[in-house]
Amino acid sequence: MRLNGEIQPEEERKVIDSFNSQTYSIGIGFPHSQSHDLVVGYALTSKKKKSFLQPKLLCLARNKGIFFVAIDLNRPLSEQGPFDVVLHKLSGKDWCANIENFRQKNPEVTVLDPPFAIEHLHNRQSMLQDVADLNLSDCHGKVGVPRQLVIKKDPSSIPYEVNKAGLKLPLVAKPLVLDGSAKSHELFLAYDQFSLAELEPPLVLQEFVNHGGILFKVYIVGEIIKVVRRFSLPNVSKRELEKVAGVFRFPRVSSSAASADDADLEPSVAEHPPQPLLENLARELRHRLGLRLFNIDMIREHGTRDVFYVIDINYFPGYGKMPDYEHIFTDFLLSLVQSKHKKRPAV
Ligand SMILES: Nc1ncnc2c1ncn2[C@@H]1O[C@H](COP(=O)(O)OP(=O)(O)OP(=O)(O)O)[C@@H](O)[C@H]1O
Ligand SMILES: O=P(O)(O)O[C@H]1[C@H](OP(=O)(O)O)[C@@H](OP(=O)(O)O)[C@@H](O)[C@@H](O)[C@@H]1OP(=O)(O)O
Ligand SMILES: [Mg+2]
Ligand SMILES: [Mg+2]
Repeated sequence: MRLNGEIQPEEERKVIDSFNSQTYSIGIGFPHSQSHDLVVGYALTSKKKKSFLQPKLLCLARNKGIFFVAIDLNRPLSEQGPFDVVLHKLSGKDWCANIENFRQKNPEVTVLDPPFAIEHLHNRQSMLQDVADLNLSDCHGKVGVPRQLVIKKDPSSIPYEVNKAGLKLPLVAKPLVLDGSAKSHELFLAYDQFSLAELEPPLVLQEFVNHGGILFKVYIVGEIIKVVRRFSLPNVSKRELEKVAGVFRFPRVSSSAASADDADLEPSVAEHPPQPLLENLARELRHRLGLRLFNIDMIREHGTRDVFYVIDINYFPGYGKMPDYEHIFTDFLLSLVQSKHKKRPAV
């Protein structure tokens, strides 16, 4: 049943879309004229628009006075807006230079996030460096990164390099550079080091850590942390390692993995990482990476209670899959402006 005057989510999307196109075609009715409104310009891929700008987010945002406006990539950024916040996830050097230039010329606009900080996550070696430097170990547990080796060129040198570095099998091979393509998410599990010579560098070879087939996705939105469980690759037993040889290809393990939040799991595997540990880790990474929107893939070493590894960090991940994301995200956007007002000197 539909209540009188109730806006249906699909209609809301149309309203916002038509609002967006009007803003650009005739340039009137820009919500910024109402001082309490918040205008968020966005530059996102169509895949991201679909998963992030869901009707439930748009509806709630509108009720809170937040308007999402599409950035027109064919027009100079300086001619668009005014924006309070810019959200972006697009690849390419031109876009990076463009948004960095805009950021420097418009310090009053909150650009989420600085392109050079995002760039740091586009390489699987630099991505985990801050976690490795942290060496986080407190009374709530220990967080590290799996031992890894970067192979830049010659694949025939892999068996020698793996031996020299003393890496233990099995190894996960991941493309070194992330460019948003499906290929950069392709992953290989190698049971012997000789088969790795078949792969195409540049690669990161990472020790596979048995973790009971469950992964924790730790979503960060500013100060907020939300953890979900996902199914992951199963443990590899010593017996299996002795019997099996070769490399096995997994096209896209992480994003295709089902949620394990409601699965009936062994408590020692299912238990979330301790909250104080996550808070420490998130706080440190927010500062060191200079990012506010990212997620961390974390696994617990099987057979331990409190030994964790960070295996991946993603910028502006699939928040649409985070429970309650519409409330968390809109509150976050509002908090950005509130903190800006607080910082403004009194006149
Ligand atoms: N060192 C490891 N030990 C055990 N399992 C691993 C390891 N590295 C990766 N995995 C498994 O492979 C999956 C994909 O790896 P990873 O998260 O690094 O790739 P990705 O393509 O960046 O994923 P995403 O879609 O999250 O960006 C992980 O979610 C996990 O299930
Ligand atoms: O596809 P989804 O919306 O789920 O988001 C995924 C996101 O894809 P998109 O930004 O192109 O949308 C990926 O980004 P790229 O590395 O490919 O740039 C990466 O961040 C994944 O980890 C996200 O999945 P999650 O980790 O949250 O499950
Ligand atoms: Mg991942
Ligand atoms: Mg990733």
